[in-house]
Amino acid sequence: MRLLQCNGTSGYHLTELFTSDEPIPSYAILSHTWGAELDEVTFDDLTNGTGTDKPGYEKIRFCAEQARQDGLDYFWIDTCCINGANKAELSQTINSMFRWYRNAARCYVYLSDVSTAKRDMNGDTCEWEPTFRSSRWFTRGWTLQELLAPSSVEFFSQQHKRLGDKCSLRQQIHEITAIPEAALQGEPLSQFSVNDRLSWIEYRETKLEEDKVYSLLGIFDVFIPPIYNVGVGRAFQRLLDEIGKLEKCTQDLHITDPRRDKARIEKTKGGLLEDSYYWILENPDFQRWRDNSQSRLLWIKGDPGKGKTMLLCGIINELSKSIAKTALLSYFFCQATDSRINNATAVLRGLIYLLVNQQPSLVSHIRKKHDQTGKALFEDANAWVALSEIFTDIVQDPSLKSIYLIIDALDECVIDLKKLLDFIVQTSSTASRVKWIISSRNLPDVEERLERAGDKVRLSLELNADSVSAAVRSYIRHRVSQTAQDKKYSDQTKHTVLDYLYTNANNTFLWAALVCQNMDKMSRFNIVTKLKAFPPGLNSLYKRMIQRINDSDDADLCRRILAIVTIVYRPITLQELTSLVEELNGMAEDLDLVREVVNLCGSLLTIRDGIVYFVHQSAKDFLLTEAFHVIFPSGSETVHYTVFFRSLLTMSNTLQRDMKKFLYWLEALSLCKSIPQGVIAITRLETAVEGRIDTQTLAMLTLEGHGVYVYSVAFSHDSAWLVSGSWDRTFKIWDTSNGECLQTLEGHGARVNSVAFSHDSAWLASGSYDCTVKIWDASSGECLQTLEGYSDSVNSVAFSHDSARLASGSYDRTVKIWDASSGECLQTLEGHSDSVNSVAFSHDSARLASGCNKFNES
Ligand SMILES: Nc1ncnc2c1ncn2[C@@H]1O[C@H](COP(=O)(O)OP(=O)(O)OP(=O)(O)O)[C@@H](O)[C@H]1O
Repeated sequence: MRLLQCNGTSGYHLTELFTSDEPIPSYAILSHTWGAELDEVTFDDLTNGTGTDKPGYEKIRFCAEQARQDGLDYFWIDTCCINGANKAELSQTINSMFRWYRNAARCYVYLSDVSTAKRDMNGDTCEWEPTFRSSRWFTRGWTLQELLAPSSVEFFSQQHKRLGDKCSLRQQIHEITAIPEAALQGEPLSQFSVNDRLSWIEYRETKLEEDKVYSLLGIFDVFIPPIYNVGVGRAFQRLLDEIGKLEKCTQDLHITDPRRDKARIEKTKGGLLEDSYYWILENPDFQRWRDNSQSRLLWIKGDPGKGKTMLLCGIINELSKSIAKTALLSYFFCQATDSRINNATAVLRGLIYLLVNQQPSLVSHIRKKHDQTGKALFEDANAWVALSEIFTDIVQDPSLKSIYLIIDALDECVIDLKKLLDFIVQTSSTASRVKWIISSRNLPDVEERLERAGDKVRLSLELNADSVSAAVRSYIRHRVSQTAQDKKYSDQTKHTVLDYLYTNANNTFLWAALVCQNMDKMSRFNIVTKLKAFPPGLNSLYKRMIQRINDSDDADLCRRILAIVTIVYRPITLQELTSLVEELNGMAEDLDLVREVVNLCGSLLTIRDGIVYFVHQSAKDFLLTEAFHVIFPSGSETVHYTVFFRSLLTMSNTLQRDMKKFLYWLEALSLCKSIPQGVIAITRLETAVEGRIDTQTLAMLTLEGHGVYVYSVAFSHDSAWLVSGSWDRTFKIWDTSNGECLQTLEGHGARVNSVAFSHDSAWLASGSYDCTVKIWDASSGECLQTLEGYSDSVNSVAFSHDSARLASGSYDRTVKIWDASSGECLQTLEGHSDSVNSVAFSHDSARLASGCNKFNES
């Protein structure tokens, strides 16, 4: 970027180009519509000292003067700050302009066709608004990003009179442009759908037709080098391709949306109360972290139920309001009981996901790796290494100013917590633009690891007892007022209840929350006496709950349910519970009854959407420690055995016998998290054999021999043969009656992606990653033809039903139709915007269908 710098009081000169790592001083930026080419002051004019008599010079003078008034020494104007003769600079500028407008301290819109000096016949000044509404500025392509990118946009008339800013004129601008007010207010543009954003440019014009597309690059936060003279259609296609790749990458990255987790957590915890977290904003430790650039890691620690999670929700809300527009904020909530979000890789995926969501251009750091490996990048054994590298690249991205990262409940990150802690410690000391807040219980493990972090701030909730106590009181006040109103407590009762809760909460939100929750279920009669049965202290409260269960008529059943819910790997559904608890067996059809039974366990458990959860992680911890002998009188092994035994029983009651291989397969599928694909495969198999073979006699054959991935299989039309194409560059023909391998055909230079028999089973076709298609004699295995012409991998081959033609689809986005006898390429079909993954002829061979890698395109 090159700026104009004011000299003294009147002149200005062009600075040198700023390199990407040089800090750019605060600057103003001009937005305007171009006049006739010869009227505008150019880069050459400025370097040669000419152009001062051009009409366009007025705009420079205006911008310089306005910047000076706003205390800015630098400004930027597109007519003269870009050296258009330098093609590389021009391309770089087109891809950077959105950012330059966004980072400008002020953006002045100079409306040369809006006058504030006009007078009507009586000599009164005319209203400027009608001309404002019809100004040319709202019809041009490039001014769209100039309106959307900067946070401060001010509008000026021809006479340099200030008309208002984007905020005060928002309603009018919305009516003129149909752009939603939220977008004008600075809501990240990535939150608007692709179609919505495309519609904003629809009625705008640019001088070069392709610029209608290139002026959108910043709005979609994608980078493509501008190419001209290709037509607007081709340019649009390039943009859409790029957006498609970006979307695929973010979809693969997604494991959870931390914004949704936050909303869910707040809702299930009864809603966030501002009064109960505001204290943190005044806290000196928090302020030191916020205001001191050296202090980059804040660790909030406290015992269970002290309100850490809700405090972090509050901090996120406050930071999102107060941090600079250019800063990014990302966060993650660990939850031990949810296997999606209880491990270190999930934390990095979630953090990166939110960062990319705010600034899609950061996807480039992921795409370097993702383009080669796809979704496996985030899931295979090397996922942690890949994600930590990507994360490190992102935080070093020169376009980023500051990044705030928040992770709640590190103690609930049950897989690879140490790796994660070491990573946080390392990034907090090396990445100076990143500020972390993490929270955990008072755990020695975490303490020991974090000890190594340089300038960290430790904020202990126990050491801030006064603030936490006031916050808990305000929470109690709120809850009791609500209950008192609903249950019509007298003032006297309300005060006694408040008093009891204030005195016994011991600065623990959770205790107050649990007691209030019980209070809500009690009648007003004798409430004070009932309340006093709840002892102070969280563990005493849990003890009392267990005591009540022990004293009840259903003690055995409740203890069994609690034991099972405590040891299972993930929260189970009511339905699953009916299989695991003998007494509930047969109740699967009456889940309301099961719900009633679970409710007998008091406030320790809670049911949401048919799933049984602990009311809080600390309740589970309590059962596993202090109440262990109550709910596991014969040890936890017996309960594990019961779960195992009852699961087997359920399987043997519902599944067919003699299905060993099938069970292995299911197990493998479940380990790969691919059960849905299995279900689809089974349904297909069922349809295939229906009516043809007696299912009882269906024999299962396992054909082994390739040793590595098999990419494609196909039966001959009489089902006597099966062909399989593999990564090992070969394909094999098998006898389907006994599973014997009849032939191994070699000849391709890379993996065989697709195989197909001709209808009469005389020929075999194969499409390979080596960009060729081959036709073989199916009986002798001789290669009859090698069809060339593709520039990329061949993904799919199919014969027409009369075997006269062969179709093939390729990664190079084309489909080719060949004469199967001569090997001549009859047609090359174009039109897909991404790899063609599949081709098929209709039964009468009159039509051909092709499926594409692009979502929904076929
Ligand atoms: N600011 C708040 N607004 C509303 N409710 C709150 C607030 N702070 C705490 N609570 C209540 O207190 C309960 C416990 O708080 P929270 O879950 O945040 O504690 P925690 O310290 O994160 O516990 P743990 O470490 O055991 O996970 C919440 O379920 C909620 O009911």
